[in-house]
Amino acid sequence: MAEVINGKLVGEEVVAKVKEATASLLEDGGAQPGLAVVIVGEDPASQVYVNSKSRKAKECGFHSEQHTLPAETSEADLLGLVEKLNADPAIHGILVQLPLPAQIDSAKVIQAIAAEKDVDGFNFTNVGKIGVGELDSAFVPCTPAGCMILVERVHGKDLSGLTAVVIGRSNIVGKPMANLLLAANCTVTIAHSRTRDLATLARTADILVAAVGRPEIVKGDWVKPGATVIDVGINRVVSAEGEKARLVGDVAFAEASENAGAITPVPGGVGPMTIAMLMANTLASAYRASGKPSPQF
Ligand SMILES: Nc1nc2c(c(=O)[nH]1)N[C@@H](CN(C=O)c1ccc(C(=O)N[C@@H](CCC(=O)O)C(=O)O)cc1)CN2
Repeated sequence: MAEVINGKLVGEEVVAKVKEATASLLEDGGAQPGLAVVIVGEDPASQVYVNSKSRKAKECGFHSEQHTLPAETSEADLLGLVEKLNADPAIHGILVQLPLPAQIDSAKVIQAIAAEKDVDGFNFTNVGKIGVGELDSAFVPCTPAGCMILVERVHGKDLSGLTAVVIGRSNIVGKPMANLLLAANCTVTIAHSRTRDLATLARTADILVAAVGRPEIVKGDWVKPGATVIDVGINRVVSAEGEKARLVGDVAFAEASENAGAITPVPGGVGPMTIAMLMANTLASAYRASGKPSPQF
């Protein structure tokens, strides 16, 4: 039976370190870290995540701003707000919650965020740095960064020679996750919707990352005995008419736990790490702005 990797607990440990480092920065005369979170529209899940981010930022001792714009906001108006936040010296981190409404080009908005304030790590500059292994000066996207901490809790920092399979090739999880595993000397394969015989490929993995957005697609017999399974999925499913929606991952947790050596639950696994790493990235930005090397987590 697999060890359950407690992302909630690990996330709290990261946040505790961020709080300490924030206090230390302020004591040394550094600037109070400032995080601006922008949400456009009323997507209920996005509202949950944005509220969590703002609340956690305040808990860390940051200056925290939440900008809530109506669903019909124009792309030009959103870009105007981003420009204003780019220029605001009290703001060290900017994130625009995804997804955005259809009338707005998400890629254009993401690239408008100043690279040095792009605490989501989605900007070309940060993506490029990760692509070439320049991790120290880049912002690593929060979810992959959190996944790596959870993997290291199981395997330690040296992942040399381990086989990793990442299911999903999104720009915010799959691709950066594969780059981070490669930088840690894993042998990495990225699987996607065109991959043939996904189950056979998955069974080769010592580290299996599911980031595909399809509820419980990864079955128990896809998991190599003793493998580490990282479930990034956040799927709301209703089993029966009128039943309250429940949250499941991309992995069939119970059956996968029969084979896995370690596995993250949903909820309580990767999700809380996403929030925690956003705090760590914002702190790092404030340290850089104060001319100090940012702490490692
Ligand atoms: N600009 C961004 N947009 C989005 C990101 C992102 O990193 N940057 N990631 C996802 C959503 N996400 C953060 O925004 C996120 C998802 C889930 C959780 C989380 O803590 N989930 C809990 C359960 C709570 C729930 O989902 O009801 C858990 O898994 O335990 C945090 C952040 C898309 N958009």
